[in-house]
Formats: sequence, C-alpha cells, structure tokens
Amino acid sequence: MDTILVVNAGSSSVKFQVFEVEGEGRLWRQLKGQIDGIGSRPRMRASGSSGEPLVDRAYPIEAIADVPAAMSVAGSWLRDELRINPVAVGHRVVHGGPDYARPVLIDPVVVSRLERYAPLAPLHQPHNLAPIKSLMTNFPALPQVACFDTAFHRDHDPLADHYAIPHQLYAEGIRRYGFHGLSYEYVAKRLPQMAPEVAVGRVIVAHLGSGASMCAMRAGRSVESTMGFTALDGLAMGTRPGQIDPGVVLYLLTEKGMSAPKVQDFLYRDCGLKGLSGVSNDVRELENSADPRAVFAIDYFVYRVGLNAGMLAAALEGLDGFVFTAGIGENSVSIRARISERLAWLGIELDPVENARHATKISRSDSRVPVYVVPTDEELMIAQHTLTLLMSQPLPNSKSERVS
Ligand SMILES: Nc1ncnc2c1ncn2[C@@H]1O[C@H](COP(=O)(O)OP(=O)(O)O)[C@@H](O)[C@H]1O
Ligand SMILES: CC(=O)OP(=O)(O)O
Ligand SMILES: [Mg+2]
Repeated sequence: MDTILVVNAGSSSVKFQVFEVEGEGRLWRQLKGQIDGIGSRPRMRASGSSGEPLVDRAYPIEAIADVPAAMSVAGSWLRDELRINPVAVGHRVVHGGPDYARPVLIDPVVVSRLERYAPLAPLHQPHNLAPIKSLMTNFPALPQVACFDTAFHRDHDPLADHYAIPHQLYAEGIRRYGFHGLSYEYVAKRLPQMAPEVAVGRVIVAHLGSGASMCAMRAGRSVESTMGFTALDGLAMGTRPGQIDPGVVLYLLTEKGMSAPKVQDFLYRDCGLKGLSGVSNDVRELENSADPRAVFAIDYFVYRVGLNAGMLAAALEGLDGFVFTAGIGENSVSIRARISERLAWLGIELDPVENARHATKISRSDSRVPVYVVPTDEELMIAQHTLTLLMSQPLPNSKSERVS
C-alpha cells in the first residue's frame, strides 16, 4: 500500500495524517493524529480511517516541553509502533518568502533557501525544516514536498502587501506575506460545497488557533490578511502579542536594554494570552480560570478579533459570510458567541442553539451575514499538493511509480 505522510508543526501542536494513494490519484485517509497542549497539557491522540481511536496518551508538561520533543514522540509512534513506511512526505512550511508561491519538491537547494527564512518564523520554520533534514539524511530517495502558509496570499494587490517603506526593501522581501494559507485554502475549497452563493462573495475567515489570523476572501481568493512579514502581526495569539507599535520594540531595545534575541523570544513566547493572563497560553485553561487576568486576556482576544474584522470588512467593502476555524474557532462556543455579538453591526446574528451544538451554520436564518464553522484540514491540502507534485515528477523508486 502506497502512503503519503503529512506533518504539520504549529506553535502549540504537531499534527500528522497518513493517506493511502489509490490509482488515478485518489487519497484515502488512513490515520489522523496530533499532539496538542504543548506548553500546557501535552496529549497525543490519533484515530484510524473510520474514526476509531488508535492512541490517547497524556504526558506531563516537561515530558513534551516543546515542538521538537512532540515531533520526536509522534515520529517514534508512527515509525516503531505503526511501522508507517510512506512513499512520500508532505510538510507544512510556514514561510516561503518571496521565492515560493506554490508547493515544491524538496532538495538541498530548497532546504538552504528555506533556512534563510528561519529568522522570519522562528517559532515554526526550524521545526518545519528539522524533520525534512533528518528524513533527507536517513532516506535520501524519499520524495518530500514543502507546502507554504504564505502561498495562498501571494496574489495580493500591491496595496495590500506593501509596508510604507522604501520600495527597495520590498524588493528585498520585506512584504506583508500573510500566513495560515493552507487552512484558508481548505476553507476556500470547502465553502463552495456548503454555501456556493456565499463562496463567490466577500468572506472573512477567522483562523483562531494558538497562532491566529484572519483572511479576507473575495470569490475564494485571499485579498487581505491580518498577518504580515512574520506571524507576529494582527490578532493577539497564544504567546504572541499581535499588532504592536514598533516603537514598543525600539523602547525594549534602547531603554530596557534588551538584546535583539531576548526581544525576539519575548515577542514569540511570552506575550499574547500567556503574557496577559500570566496563567496559560491555552484557551481551554483560560476559560476554566476565575483569575481576572485570564478573563481580561479573553476579553482582549475577542476585542481584537472584532477590530480586525472591521478592517477586513473595509478591505472587502462589505461582507457576505463569516467563517470560524482552527482550535479556538472550531471549539469555543463562548468565544464564537462573543465575537459574533461584536459583529452585529456588520449584520451577524448568531443562533445560540446551533452555536452550542457546533453546527456547520451557526447564524440565525434571518442573519444578513451567515456564519459557518469549518473544521480546517491543512493536512489534506498538503497531501493533495504532495500527490499532485508526485504525479508530475518522474520518481526515483519503483514503489512510487504507480502514483505517477
Ligand atoms: N474545546 C476547546 N475549547 C476552547 N479552546 C480550545 C478547545 N480545543 C482547543 N482549543 C484551543 O485551540 C488552540 C490550539 O489551536 P490549534 O489550531 O490546534 O493551534 P496550533 O495549530 O497553532 O497549534 C489552543 O488555544 C486551545 O486551547
Ligand atoms: C503561522 C502560525 O501562527 O501558525 P500556528 O497557528 O500553527 O502556530
Ligand atoms: Mg495551526
């Protein structure tokens, strides 16, 4: 059986899926799993093709202290316990820089180019590249494909992807890229099946996870994003502040005497919900906490989502639909309700019963703007891109020939 393994390292989770490749390029999901709660309550869960549980293990916080540790636990489980032996591996790589506007078959030149973007995504890029490099060393003939978070946003109008800085810096790659593109691409593919009349219009998609951003889509194409050059911008996140006056960064450097690496660590790891609450980066823990700072952190998150939705509605000059996705967007009934309340002025009216039962459409039938919950599937997008690239390439090993 030919299988494709997909690896998606986020900021608080490692997600993986295994797909069987059938003739004529069809994919069948064999296994879906994740280690989430990294930094709070690590837990590995996976299920098989019919949703049957394969594993459910909780770990002490220090047993899986970071993403590389999670990667190694998940890798051992797939390799040693399940004996997964894929014909290709597809990876989420957060930053494609100015070079990569679509998925690419990985070789050493690609890896060294992608390493240049590690400073632009220090929470992700090194973790995305580590398994690629280790598989390349141990299985040099194994095809690997990189799929980029930035790619879906690459058609932005120059007005949207420039900063107001001299053009020379844009040419050097200092641009507003936008992230979470694989998630938005999945939603853009799924929405026409659910609500074709909405999908052709102006839609805001709120990807609210540990990293969080929103995308303004017109007819399924990204026209604006809350994230920019790096995944620090926009909404407040688990450990990142979101939009912050660059003057604060200058102040930390010049007046507080923090070194540049210290400021980087601070902005990526100690701010956002974690910094504001002093309790946790994990929304589940904040929702269960009575600490006023935890309450404030969620209030802040909701407020900033509302503000940014206003900005994206302005970019779209109106709104025909709103979508929640990712860990918080798919699961938190109360945050969805509170954000929707803030967006009443845009024509959003939630149906509390449908919201509470996590229905696909959670707005009232008379809401001018319909609201949907679309569970994202970045891994499926990666598997599809990987297969498409495999089918267009002559492959080195015979086992993979059937795919092409
Ligand atoms: N049932 C839930 N209720 C509220 N928040 C949840 C729930 N499940 C997950 N989350 C939140 O989703 C976030 C993780 O989302 P996820 O999309 O997996 O992030 P990432 O991919 O960036 O690691 C965490 O803040 C977590 O607390
Ligand atoms: C880009 C980004 O923030 O990703 P994640 O949400 O997976 O951390
Ligand atoms: Mg994610």
